[in-house]
This record gives sequence, structure tokens and C-alpha cells, in this order.
Amino acid sequence: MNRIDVRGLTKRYGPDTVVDDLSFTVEPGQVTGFLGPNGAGKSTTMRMIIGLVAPDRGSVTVAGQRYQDLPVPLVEVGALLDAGAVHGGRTAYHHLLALAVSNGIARTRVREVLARTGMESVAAKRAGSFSLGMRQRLGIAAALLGDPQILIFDEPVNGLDPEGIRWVRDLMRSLAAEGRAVLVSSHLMSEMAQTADHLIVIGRGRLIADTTMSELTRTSGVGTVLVRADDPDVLTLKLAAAGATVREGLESSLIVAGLTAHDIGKLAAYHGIALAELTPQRASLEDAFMELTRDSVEFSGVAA
Ligand SMILES: Nc1ncnc2c1ncn2[C@@H]1O[C@H](COP(=O)(O)OP(=O)(O)OP(=O)(O)O)[C@@H](O)[C@H]1O
Repeated sequence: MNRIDVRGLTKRYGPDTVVDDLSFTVEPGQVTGFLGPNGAGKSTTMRMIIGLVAPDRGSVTVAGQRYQDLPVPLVEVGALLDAGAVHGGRTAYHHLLALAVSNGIARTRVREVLARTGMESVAAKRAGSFSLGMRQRLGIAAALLGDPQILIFDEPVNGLDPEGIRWVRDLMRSLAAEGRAVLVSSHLMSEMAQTADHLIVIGRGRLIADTTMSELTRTSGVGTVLVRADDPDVLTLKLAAAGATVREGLESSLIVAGLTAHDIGKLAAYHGIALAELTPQRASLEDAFMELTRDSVEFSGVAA
């Protein structure tokens, strides 16, 4: 039961419904990307999951219980919501130790999470002197302290340098590989493409897509090749026999997935089929995301 279940979650601020009848599940053993443009309601949803904000309607359970009913929440679910929220006067070590002691978590966990987050060398430094990257690591260390099976990270790579981004990505993947349920928010599809197995996309508080990354890649045409051939039927058979997935495109073109343009060209030449066009499709996951959320972006720029 190491999952998050969100059912009909709704939150209003004044006249605005910022989370609107939202339902989704975060499963164990995978990274679930929580995507949406700025202001879509991601942080508010995450705050409702861990009981910091009360929903107006709907329910959410973590590990089968309401967050408020968990005996020691930190042991069930770890969250990084606001990396700035550390006691600046304490050292990293003492910040984590205070958290461990007040939650009945073994002191030995402090050293373990410092090691896992690469913070051993700065453990004795005051958190107030930390760079944003180090504060993020400390927030992640705190989330891992109770060795929880469910983890929630709100924009964990915001403000990090490329090395830091890479580190966070690898950590998310390894936490999921250990069987944990990992929910990570971002407003950038490019970040999710390399991290998430599953995607929950929201816009204006509403669910726009609940899909796997591989399904989105397939339906958005990423990695496909547009082919025009004199004999499309024969080519389709040959391509399918070579393991490709082929669907019909516009004006008797073929959209081929699973083979590169180079492979398709060689296959056609081998079978003596003349090609009139062979074009790798440029659509990216970023395009797919823009397309999905186009109607839900609050303020969009006007092209000059
Ligand atoms: N405490 C609050 N009072 C009033 N409005 C709020 C409050 N918290 C959030 N909002 C509004 O709710 C909407 C959703 O905000 P939220 O922070 O959940 O979005 P988000 O998807 O996390 O966006 P971002 O990536 O910009 O943080 C925004 O319009 C925001 O201004």
C-alpha cells in the first residue's frame, strides 16, 4: 500500500478554484512526474497530500491513511516542499539530528542520509551559509531521514547547476528502483523526460493527462520518421517484419516508430523500394507538453 491516492481533490482560494476535482495515483517503484505550467496548482496539491493545506472537497491518502492519521509521518512519507525552510543557525548535522530525535528516528540515520546526499563534508557547517544547491540537498536529506517508502519533491532541481540536476535525477531514479513511490513536480517537460516513468499533467488545477512516459512518447511522434514510398503497402510489411510500428500519416505517408531513418533507408534500398521522402520528425516531448497545456497557461507571451 505504498502509494498516494488522490480522489476528487478540490481547493479554492477566494473565487479561484486552484485545484479542481483532481484524481490520480502515485504507484510504488516508479517516478511519477507532476507537470504543469506555473500556477497550475502543483504545490497546492502537494501541500494537501501532506496535510499542510485542507482541501475543500475530495480526499487523499498516503500508505492507505490520511496524513494526519499517520503515527510517525516522517517514516511513511518524506517531502521536500520549500528548501529555504531550514533553521539557518543550526549545522546541517544538528538540523537533521533535531528532526530525528523529535520523530523517534534512530540517530544513526543522520550519518546515513548525510552520506547519501553527499553532505558529509559540510555536516558541521551552518545551514544558513549554504548555497541553494546545498539547501536542496539538506531538504532531501531530511525527507529521507525516516527511510520512507513514499517521497514527494516540489521542483527539486530549481536553481541547481547541471551537476546538481544530474545528481537529483539519479537519486530519484534510484529511490524508485528501491521500490519507493516518488512524486516529483516540475514545470519543464525536458526534466521529466529523463526522470519520470509516469506523468500526471495538470493545468488550471485540472487533470490534463495521466499517462506513461512511453505512451506519451509514442503518441506525440517523438522519435518517429515520416516516409513516403512508391509502394507504401509493401514497405509497411517489410518495416513491420523488421520490428517497426507503422501508422498512416497524411497524404499516404507512413509514420514509422522503432527504426532510425538510416535503417529505414537501408531496408527500402535492400527491397528495391524507391523513397520520395525520409524525414525524422522533430516533435519533442516539450512540444507535446505545450500542446497538452496550451489552453491552460494563464499568461502566454506573444511572439514578436
Ligand atoms: N495561500 C494562497 N492564497 C491564495 N492563493 C494561493 C495560495 N496558494 C496558492 N495560491 C494560488 O493558487 C494557484 C496555484 O498555485 P500553486 O503554487 O499550487 O501552483 P504551482 O503549479 O505549484 O505553480 P508554481 O510552479 O508557480 O509554484 C496560483 O494562482 C496561486 O497564486
